[in-house]
Amino acid sequence: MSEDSDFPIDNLPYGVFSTPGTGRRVGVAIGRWVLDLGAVLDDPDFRTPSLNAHLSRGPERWAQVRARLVELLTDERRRPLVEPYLVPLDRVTLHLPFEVADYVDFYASEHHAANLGRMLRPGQDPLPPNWRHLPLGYHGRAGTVVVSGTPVIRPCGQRMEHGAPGPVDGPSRRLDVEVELGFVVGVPTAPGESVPTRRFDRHVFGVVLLNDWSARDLQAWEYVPLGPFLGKSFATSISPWVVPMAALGAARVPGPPQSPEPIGYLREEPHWSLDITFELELNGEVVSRPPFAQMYWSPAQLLAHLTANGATLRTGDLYASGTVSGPNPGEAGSLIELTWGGTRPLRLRDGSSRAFLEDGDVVTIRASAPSASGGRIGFGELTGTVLPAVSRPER
Ligand SMILES: O=C(O)/C=C/C(=O)CC(=O)CC(=O)O
Ligand SMILES: [Ca+2]
Ligand SMILES: [Mg+2]
Repeated sequence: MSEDSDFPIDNLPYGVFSTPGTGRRVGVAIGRWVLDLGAVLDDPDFRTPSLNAHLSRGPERWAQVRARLVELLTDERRRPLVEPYLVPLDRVTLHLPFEVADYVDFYASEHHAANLGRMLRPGQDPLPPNWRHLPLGYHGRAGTVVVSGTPVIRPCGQRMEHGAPGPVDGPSRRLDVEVELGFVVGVPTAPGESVPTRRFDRHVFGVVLLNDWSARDLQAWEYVPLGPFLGKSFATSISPWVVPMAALGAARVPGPPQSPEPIGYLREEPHWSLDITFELELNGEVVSRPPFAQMYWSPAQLLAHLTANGATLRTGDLYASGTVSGPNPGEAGSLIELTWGGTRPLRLRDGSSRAFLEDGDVVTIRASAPSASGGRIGFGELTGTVLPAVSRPER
């Protein structure tokens, strides 16, 4: 039922869906269908319009439900029980899969950090002196995390043009994307508690594709010394399907060497990463293939750092890896890198060229990873169309 799909039986990603005239509920994707968990399982956690109830239950329950779903979907004798609750994917509307509590964005790719350093801080070391000692990050805006398909309105704000006497206000002229992986936290922590790297699996339920839309002109003018603010807070898009960590066992690979050895709470044995390859598409054309495996800081190190000061985790917390950029040409996860600050525009097949995004542009991110049975699983699609700026009323 699931050949040639992003969603074979090894995947079983969770989402929230509705059909015309029915309320939102939780489902899992299998092949070209969504299994309506609210109907097929006798469990109120799935008759809710978000995944949060299930997220909060923890790894034993997550594993039980997954095992039950595999049984329901593979045992021929269960067919009559399951078939009435398989809804064709092309007939459902997919919604934001969980209520986003807090949203944090890291900066874990050495190649991305060094590229941005070279462009934004010429004459200095590409990496700041703290970069190899702790995973840098910033708190983003949870309330503007939107699901795939939601259009993104070009942001307005201040920019400072080179040599100009002062800043101007208006629509961003350097609207960009950032290809990232987002981690979805299930189990909360108590005040003062921190999560050691080895306890990552007790807290993180799964992953989503994430696009951290970024207005580079607003960002360049506002970000010193407090970091990203309005240049990124207008929208962050995530995919509708949360791929469970349980589906990514075969994707675990050794992480890249780290030097110097990280400080105590950031050590992990083994240092691991995920063999996920992304595709960034602009108006239907693949312009980059960023590889996740070489991210310097691992998913578990990011979580250990996020909680190292004793700040609590909440169910629905979302933390992102930071832009995924590999070392080779064609592996960068942002246009600012792919076009080197807009100086080398991309030539598209339709004859047009792009330094940054234009109104009407459609950005799509996909990804795949090895699966338990030797095939591949996908993450579905994360897409968004750029709409023109909304003009600001005069004061
Ligand atoms: O190098 C900088 O000043 C800023 C880089 C970013 O755009 C920050 C960010 O969102 C982190 C990331 O995605 O890796
Ligand atoms: Ca980012
Ligand atoms: Mg953003």
